[in-house]
Amino acid sequence: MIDQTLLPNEFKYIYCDDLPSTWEAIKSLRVRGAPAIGIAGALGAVLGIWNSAAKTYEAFAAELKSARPTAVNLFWALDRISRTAEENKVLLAEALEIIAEDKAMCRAIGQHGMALLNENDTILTHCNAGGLATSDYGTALAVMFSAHKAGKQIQVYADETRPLLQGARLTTWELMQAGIDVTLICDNMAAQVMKEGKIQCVIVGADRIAANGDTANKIGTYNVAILAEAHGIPFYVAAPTSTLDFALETGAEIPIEQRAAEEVTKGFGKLTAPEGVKVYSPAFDVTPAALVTAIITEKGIARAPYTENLNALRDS
Ligand SMILES: CSC[C@H]1O[C@H](OP(=O)(O)O)[C@H](O)[C@@H]1O
Repeated sequence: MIDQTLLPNEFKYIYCDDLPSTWEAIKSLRVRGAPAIGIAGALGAVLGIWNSAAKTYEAFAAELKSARPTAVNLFWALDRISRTAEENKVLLAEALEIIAEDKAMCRAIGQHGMALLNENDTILTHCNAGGLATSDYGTALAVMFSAHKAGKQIQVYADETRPLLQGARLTTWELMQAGIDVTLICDNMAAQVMKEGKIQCVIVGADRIAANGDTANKIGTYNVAILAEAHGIPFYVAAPTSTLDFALETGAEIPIEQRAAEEVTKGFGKLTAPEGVKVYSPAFDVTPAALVTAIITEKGIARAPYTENLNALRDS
């Protein structure tokens, strides 16, 4: 897998040949993004079984599930491999099927979502929901890639997305590779660019979407959603139906990962706050469904009321 902690300065593959190295890669965001985490988890479980008959599959799954709590994809992917093991089917084939399904879902999201974009639209996005966060092609960025490939003139403003700078490091890199006009801004500039009329819509990814449409995504997404509403700008979430968690009625139940203080006080090795300062660092926030204009999935676009429309989409 690509070690995303090194981008954009270095493009390097790392080879996780056992469960512990896969766990570490997920925990340290060498691989990150809900779909990509699910894929890594599934492959990690397969590696665990290949390398050690000593443990039960459940032990492997439990260990990998402990890496990060928010992205629902990690959990359903591991449960899916678990069912495959119980049915004595080929585990690697199932993991590869998950990848193939994700590739198709990303492209379908792109096709559905591009219809929401007009010529010369400028899109603001937060964090990275690109090919790096999925099997390839992305979710929020899939909409931009598809529109660009279809010849639509679009521009993108990318929030840097503190503290780990997925926007600055990854989203700008992916969009520039694709030849898409992208402008990097600090997270605290989003209100100003909206006020200046530069933004026609917001498109973000998701890590877990509750049955009512409440959406967990990278910290700062909720800020952007409030700003979008205040400026009358549509706020779109792009996610595969595999990110929907119908077991949760609302977003209040979504577990929010807390991350280490050093990611805030010593980001990328430079101390920018006094040693020992108290830090609160939730890695995600939950945007209420009321602030979500539409949810773009591989099966189509859902609008409020989300509970019934997301259910209908899932079952379609
Ligand atoms: C296509 S899911 C991408 C999603 O994952 C990111 O979180 P992280 O970088 O911590 O894995 C962020 O919430 C993105 O929107």
